[in-house]
Amino acid sequence: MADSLTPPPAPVIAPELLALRDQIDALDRELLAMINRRAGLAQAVGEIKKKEGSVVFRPEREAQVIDGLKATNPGPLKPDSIAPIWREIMSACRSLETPTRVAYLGPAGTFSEEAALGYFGSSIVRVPCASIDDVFRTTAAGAADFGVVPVENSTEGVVARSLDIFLTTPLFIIGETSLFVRHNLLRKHNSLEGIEAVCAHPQALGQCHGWLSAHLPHVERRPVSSNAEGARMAGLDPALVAIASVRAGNEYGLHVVSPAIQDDVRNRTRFAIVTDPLRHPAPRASGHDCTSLVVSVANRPGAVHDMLIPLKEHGVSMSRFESRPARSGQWEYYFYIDVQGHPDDPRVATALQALRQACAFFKVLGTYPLDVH
Ligand SMILES: O=C(O)C(=O)C[C@]1(C(=O)O)C=C[C@@H](O)C=C1
Repeated sequence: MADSLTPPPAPVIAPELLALRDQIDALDRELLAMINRRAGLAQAVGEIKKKEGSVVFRPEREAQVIDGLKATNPGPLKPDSIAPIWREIMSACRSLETPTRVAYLGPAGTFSEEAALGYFGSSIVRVPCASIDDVFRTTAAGAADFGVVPVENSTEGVVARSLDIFLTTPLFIIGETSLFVRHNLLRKHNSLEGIEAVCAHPQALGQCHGWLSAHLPHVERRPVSSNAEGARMAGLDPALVAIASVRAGNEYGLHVVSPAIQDDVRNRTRFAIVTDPLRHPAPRASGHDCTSLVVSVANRPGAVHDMLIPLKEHGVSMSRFESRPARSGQWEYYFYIDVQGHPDDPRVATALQALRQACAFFKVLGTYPLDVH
């Protein structure tokens, strides 16, 4: 006889469902065989690249593969499902050619780590770093092949430290990716009582300013080097709470006390993928590309307007224009500009040449395929 300790018997599985599962199993075996054939082809490509001495990771090729599949997807698979599936397949194939070492702001569980995994797939060697400066240093020193750095958030604006380092770094941008950033209040136990401090990266404290002011108005906001570091600290001290991802909460054994506390539900962060141009050439044109620059002009009326005329004249569109003080005390600025297109396109090359002539300082930060979702 059933008692409260005996679980109810599992429902009988309908024969139609079993038949469908058999078909899924057979297809999965076919898919596995096909993915293995694909992996064999990637290995053969890898052998040719080794002989030629050329690099394995080709962001423009990966973007074209995904774009091509999305354009011909007959459904019912949703178009948004294509990119994550094929990124993982290409990540696994790439890892058979060579390991991809990726530096990002750690520790485990940061949004930078999530961006790195989203862009390169999970078959990578993770190189977590203590700061954004360290990501640039580690990549420049060759201890990582690529670095992933945040550049801009839809609520808080630019990530000033990354933009400042771009001025002087020898590294080059070869890709971009962006992430919906959902912040959660995390704690060792599930309560809002007796909290001493909220530990998070200054950007996250800013992105949750409204929620913190409404719910924890008298609690100290303690800036730390990353949200995952805040989660690590909250894991050690029950009086501390963190603002971080659910992944970071799982990593450090924390409860989600309040989910989705960011002020803007569409809160997004954009990341740049950087590498050493001496070890990795710039991507070729993919058909949907972006070129990032930083420039400055003489401090005279109309100089900024004049500088942008070549873009208009050559029909090159600008998708981003950001200014940062030059710290000269003279009200001078650096302008971070993204233009659509690749310098292989003569219109873009001519416009950039004219722009260079109009500027006191001109640096190409990189040219790369636009993010494919
Ligand atoms: O086509 C190549 O060059 C490959 O190395 C193959 C492949 C792939 O799996 O499709 C893998 C790595 C590159 O980044 C691009 C594509």
